[in-house]
Amino acid sequence: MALEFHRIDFHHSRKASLFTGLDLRIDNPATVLLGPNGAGKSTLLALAASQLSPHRGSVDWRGVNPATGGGDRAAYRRAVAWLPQQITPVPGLTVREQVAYCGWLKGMSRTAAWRASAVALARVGLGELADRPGHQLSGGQLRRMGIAGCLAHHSELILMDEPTAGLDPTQRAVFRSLVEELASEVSVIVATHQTEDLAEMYRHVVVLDRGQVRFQGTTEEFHAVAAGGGGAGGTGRTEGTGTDRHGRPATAVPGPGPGPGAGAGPGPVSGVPSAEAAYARLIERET
Ligand SMILES: Nc1ncnc2c1ncn2[C@@H]1O[C@H](COP(=O)(O)OP(=O)(O)OP(=O)(O)O)[C@@H](O)[C@H]1O
Repeated sequence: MALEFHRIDFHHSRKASLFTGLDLRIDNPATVLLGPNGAGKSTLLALAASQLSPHRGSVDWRGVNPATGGGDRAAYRRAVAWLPQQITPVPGLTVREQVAYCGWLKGMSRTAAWRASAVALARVGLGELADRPGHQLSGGQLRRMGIAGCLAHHSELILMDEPTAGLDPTQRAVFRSLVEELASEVSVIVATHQTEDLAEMYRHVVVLDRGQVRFQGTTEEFHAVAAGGGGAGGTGRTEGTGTDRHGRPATAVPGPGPGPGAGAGPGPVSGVPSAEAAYARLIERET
């Protein structure tokens, strides 16, 4: 990968600015995007999926900018797939037809899309349900069908918005192993509130709050925050966590004011630090 946001300004209509000069580079193939309600996760994914356009700044994937024109938008949309929170099956289509339709929409021939749909459905464990009407699928099956649609047209990056919301533990486990497998072939960025499976599923964490990146680093660094490392409420960048391969602080957290993590280095990861605790520290509000 890399997915890059350059100096993004964005606000929803009649709303105050959500992103102002947002710079973010995500170059890990398995990244989770965390943040409280309204932090801007879905909006960031919609910008990344080119469903929304920034008012200023640009987004690119591997150097392709969907706003450039001249075929770049189509190329971008073929490479970057988006799985929104709600997957609504097209009435009257079978599961396989829905998946083939995704491939066709992205420019594949009917024959190629039809063939690819069978492979993709087998990949997500829905081969046996291929002839069933889409509207008969459960919530977890619908999300897997959505992923099959992304795989059918050979996406390079899949953006998933709350893919495990409302799933029971069994379906969550199925989804978890699917994402683990997928991350070896395609890049995935998942926005979620579920932090319990974090370390097993993702290598990289980005925390957003009120349109700002509050943390970016590895899952280990994220857990170090729970174990006493800097982050929440810090007065400046957290020291001592090293830099990423682009030379930026791995936990770049320009904090809102003095807080419990101010000036602290990363604590030792002793026992099993809780992702919930790290998350709570990072989104702690100034009182
Ligand atoms: N279509 C829209 N029109 C107007 N405002 C919107 C729209 N979509 C989102 N917003 C606002 O933008 C802000 C960010 O919303 P967004 O859905 O991106 O956050 P989120 O982090 O995904 O939240 P959640 O975890 O609740 O899904 C919120 O203040 C929200 O009310």
